Amino acid sequence: MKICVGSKNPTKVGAVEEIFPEAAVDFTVVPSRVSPQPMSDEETRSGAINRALECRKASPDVYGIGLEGGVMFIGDTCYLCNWGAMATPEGNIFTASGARIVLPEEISQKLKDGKELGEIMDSFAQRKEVRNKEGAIGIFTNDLISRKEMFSHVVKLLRGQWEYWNMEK
Ligand SMILES: O=P(O)(O)OP(=O)(O)OP(=O)(O)OC[C@H]1O[C@@H](n2cnc3c(O)ncnc32)[C@H](O)[C@@H]1O
Ligand SMILES: [Mg+2]
Repeated sequence: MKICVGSKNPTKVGAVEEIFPEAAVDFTVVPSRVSPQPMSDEETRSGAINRALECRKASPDVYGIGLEGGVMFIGDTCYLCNWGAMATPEGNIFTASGARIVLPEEISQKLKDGKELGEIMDSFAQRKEVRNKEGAIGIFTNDLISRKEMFSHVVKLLRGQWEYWNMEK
């Protein structure tokens, strides 16, 4: 099985390698065709699907996986959200979302001002490359859940659905 992941972010590639240990996992940077900082479930999900479809074009037998991070609002409350999509050579698309946690008002205000969560988190946590490491989810869960762990769960949900629909019934 050949998989292409639409990102070079190690939390995303690492999650796919963990959940598909038997696969040959490659990655390529592809456009998400949504804003650099998606601000809704719809937009974040679209980014994941666009990345998966773009990767799938690599060759006829390749599975494309797109993972996209964003935020979404329920009323005034801002949540971290993440979506994944898997595009198969047969033309199916599986989607799944990840765990959500509330982001503090201080962070959501900066997002509304047009900043990207990646850069906001680095200055908030006084760390570098949070997006490639523990992620906002790691910072705000006291490092109990890392960004890679959260994406692993999303990829597991994709794999599970793909397996279910491919079973002999
Ligand atoms: O190279 P790509 O694959 O684009 O990886 P990325 O880190 O930019 O991640 P996304 O595009 O999926 O996420 C959109 C934005 O939200 C940021 N982001 C999303 N989730 C995050 C998290 O848990 N921690 C830090 N930044 C996060 C991210 O850095 C971007 O600025
Ligand atoms: Mg990005």
